[in-house]
Amino acid sequence: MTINNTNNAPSICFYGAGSMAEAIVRGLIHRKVAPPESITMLNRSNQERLAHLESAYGIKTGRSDAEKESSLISASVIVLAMKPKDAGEALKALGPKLNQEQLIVSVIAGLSISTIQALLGYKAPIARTMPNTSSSIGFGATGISFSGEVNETQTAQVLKMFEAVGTVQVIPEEQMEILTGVSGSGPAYIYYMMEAMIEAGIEGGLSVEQARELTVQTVLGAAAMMKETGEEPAKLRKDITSPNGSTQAALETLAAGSFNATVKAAVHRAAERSKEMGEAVKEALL
Ligand SMILES: NC(=O)C1=CN([C@@H]2O[C@H](COP(=O)(O)OP(=O)(O)OC[C@H]3O[C@@H](n4cnc5c(N)ncnc54)[C@H](O)[C@@H]3O)[C@@H](O)[C@H]2O)C=CC1
Ligand SMILES: O=C(O)[C@@H]1CCC=N1
Repeated sequence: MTINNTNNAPSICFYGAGSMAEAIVRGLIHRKVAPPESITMLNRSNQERLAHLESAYGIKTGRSDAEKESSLISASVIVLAMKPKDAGEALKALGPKLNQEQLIVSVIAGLSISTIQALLGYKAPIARTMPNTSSSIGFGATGISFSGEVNETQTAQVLKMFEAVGTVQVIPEEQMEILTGVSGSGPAYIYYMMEAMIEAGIEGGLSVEQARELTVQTVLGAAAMMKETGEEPAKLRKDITSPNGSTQAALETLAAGSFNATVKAAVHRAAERSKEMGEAVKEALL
């Protein structure tokens, strides 16, 4: 189902055309949630990248400063998708050009609703979100917090946008950092582990293709098992672990390397770093 029909679909302007913006746009278009002609993507200067996005997705791009400005002013939804370090200057310049009805959807790690509003210079309706790159294939996991200014129609639009590209959790804003540590950055930890599993498989004599295929299917199967059985991961782990068997030996090796504590520390550090990035924008520009 589209957010609206093609004739009155809200125009969505992605301010920042990097990997996260592309992941969401790809998901929105593949899932037919928003027609390509309702989407505009802007970046700072990389015209080649914009040409690629136009031809890959049929979306519009704003190339000149005048086009960028008119895309931002006319959009009913503006998705802030630049890096935190670039957000301060961009939002300060943007604020005076917008009107109070335009919905701001931020995917920027660490940047709080109050900082975004302070930078824009007015109490804009803000949906602060934290998606992940799996949104591009409809398997995203997104946290969303709404500011008090967001109306019911806008809330429904944002939920529809992100539910179309994966699962959504609406959370209080103070939980956004830990959610970033779990699911925003999370795919990277899984890929890191998969890289190690593939390398070990190759070291042991498997071909690159075999090691890759076996690793991918193992991770996919483990995630699907958890989802479909509803079992706790500890129970599923124990089902695999024969007394004194190979799995036990492997898990002991992981425990000796403080696997559990290291993963938890990584999640908490990501959360802390997210907060630090938001604070840095606030301190530098407010
Ligand atoms: N990559 C990921 O897995 C996730 C990223 N995020 C958030 O998404 C945001 C973007 O991250 P990525 O897509 O990875 O970064 P990226 O570096 O791939 O893309 C950033 C884009 O912003 C553009 N940009 C920067 N300043 C600009 C300006 N003044 N005007 C117009 N465009 C400007 C750049 O040209 C680039 O297209 C970050 O704030 C990050 O915290 C959130 C969740 C997951
Ligand atoms: O690394 C980052 O800062 C962003 C936020 C979550 C995933 N990538």
